[in-house]
Amino acid sequence: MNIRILNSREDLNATAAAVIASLLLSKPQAMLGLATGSTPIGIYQHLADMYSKGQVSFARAYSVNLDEYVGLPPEHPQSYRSFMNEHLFQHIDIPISHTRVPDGNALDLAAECAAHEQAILDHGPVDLQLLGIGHNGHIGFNEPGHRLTGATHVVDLKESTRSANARFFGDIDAVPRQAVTMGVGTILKAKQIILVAFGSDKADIIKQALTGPVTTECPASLLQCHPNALILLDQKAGGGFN
Ligand SMILES: N[C@@H]1[C@@H](O)[C@H](O)[C@@H](COP(=O)(O)O)O[C@@H]1O
Repeated sequence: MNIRILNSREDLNATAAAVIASLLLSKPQAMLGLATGSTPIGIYQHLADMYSKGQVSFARAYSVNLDEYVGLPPEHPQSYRSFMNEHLFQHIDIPISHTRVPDGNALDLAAECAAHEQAILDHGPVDLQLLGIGHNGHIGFNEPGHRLTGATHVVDLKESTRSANARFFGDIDAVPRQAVTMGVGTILKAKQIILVAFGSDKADIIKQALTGPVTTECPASLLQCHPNALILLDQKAGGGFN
């Protein structure tokens, strides 16, 4: 793992966006693994800005998202499909047909999980997977537990995760109880991973994930086993290393 602690959130967003843009310059048809949550928003703004200045194009790229809530139609304002459209896709030139966010509203969720894996096989492997981290160490929606699942699957969300994400829904009762998520096996197959974390509230889990035991009880700790993982932290999230 390469751990970099940057001076500011702005530096961190610019650094992550530059890595993604440089991948697209060398491989325009790259498959990007994308994440949601508040963490990547600034990175997406940077990429949109670079696109508007003609510094990067996504015209031949593919994208696959980590996860989606079960039961939300794609047009729901809190669906991760809406999030991606709003924060990235509508500001760049990626063909929407090249983008894939799991359909959490599919009638046959097992078939949808299999289709997500197949899309990665068809256009992948994922060249670069962007990740945030949950306060309990989850990546995507792979929650801590005695066991983890390798492939894309349906997961029951922990109450702590539902309550952390209630800020987007206004009311915890509106937060779905399940999600579709890429499994840790799918995530670890990416050629490169960038995990990004901001803020002092992430400092403890970052230290645990990066320096503690590799354990299913902290899914992000499995990144210690990845051969090409870049960890980008601001000073606060990296505070546990001082
Ligand atoms: N499924 C997403 C994760 O992919 C994300 O990393 C996490 C942290 O979110 P935030 O970036 O808002 O802290 O939230 C959600 O649970």
